[in-house]
Amino acid sequence: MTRALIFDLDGTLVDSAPDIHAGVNAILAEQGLAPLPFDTVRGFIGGGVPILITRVMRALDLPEDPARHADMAAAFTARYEHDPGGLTRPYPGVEAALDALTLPLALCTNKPEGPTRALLAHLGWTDRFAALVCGDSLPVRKPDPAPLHHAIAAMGGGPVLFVGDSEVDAETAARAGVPLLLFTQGYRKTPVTDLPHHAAFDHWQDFPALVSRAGDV
Ligand SMILES: O=C(O)COP(=O)(O)O
Ligand SMILES: [Mg+2]
Repeated sequence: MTRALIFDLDGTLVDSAPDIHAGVNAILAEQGLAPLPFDTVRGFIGGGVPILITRVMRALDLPEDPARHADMAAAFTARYEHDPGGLTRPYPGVEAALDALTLPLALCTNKPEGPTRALLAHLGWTDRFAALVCGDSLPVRKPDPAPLHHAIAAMGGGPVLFVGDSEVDAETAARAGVPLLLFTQGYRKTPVTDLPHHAAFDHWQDFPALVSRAGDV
C-alpha cells in the first residue's frame, strides 16, 4: 500500500509562472535588458533556477558568462524569495484535494529552498508537508532521481506515488522507478501520451479518487 504522496510544486500544485515571469523581468530591467514575454518564460520553468537563467540568457543572445549567470541566478532567487506569491494561485481544487488526503505529504521541487519556504508560508501551507526536497537541497536536481529518492527516505521509505506536471517529473519518476500521477494542466510541452506515467488527471477534484485507485501499485 502507498505510504506517502510526493508532489512537484510549480505547474502541479500552484500556477507560479506569473511570479517567475515578473521576477525574471525585474532582474532584466535592473540590467537595462528588454523584458521577455510571459509564454516564453513559462516555457523555461521546470529545471530549476540555473536552467531558467541559462534559457533567459540564450533568449536574449547574451554571451555565455558563468559569473554573470551566477549573479543573475542569485538576484532572481533573492528577489523571488522576497516576493514569492503575489501573483501565484493554487490550481482550482488543490486545497480541497490535499485536505481530503490521509497519507503523509512531501514536496520534491526544483525551486530553491528559500523561495519554496517563502511561498509555502504565503499560502499558509507550511504545515502541510512532512518533508521538503528543493532545487538546492542536493548537488543534483530532478530529473536526476536522487531528490525523489531523498524525499522517499525522508518519509520513511516507499512505496510512494509522485505527482508532477512536466517532462522533468516524468523522467525523474521513470529513473527512480516510482509511479507518476501526471497533472495535465501545468507547464508540460510534450503530449501526455509521449510522457511515461502511471495515470493522468486534468482536475484536482479527481485526485483523491485517483490516489485510491492507484494506491495498490
Ligand atoms: O523551479 C522550477 O524550475 C521548477 O519547479 P518544480 O520542480 O516545482 O516544477
Ligand atoms: Mg513542475
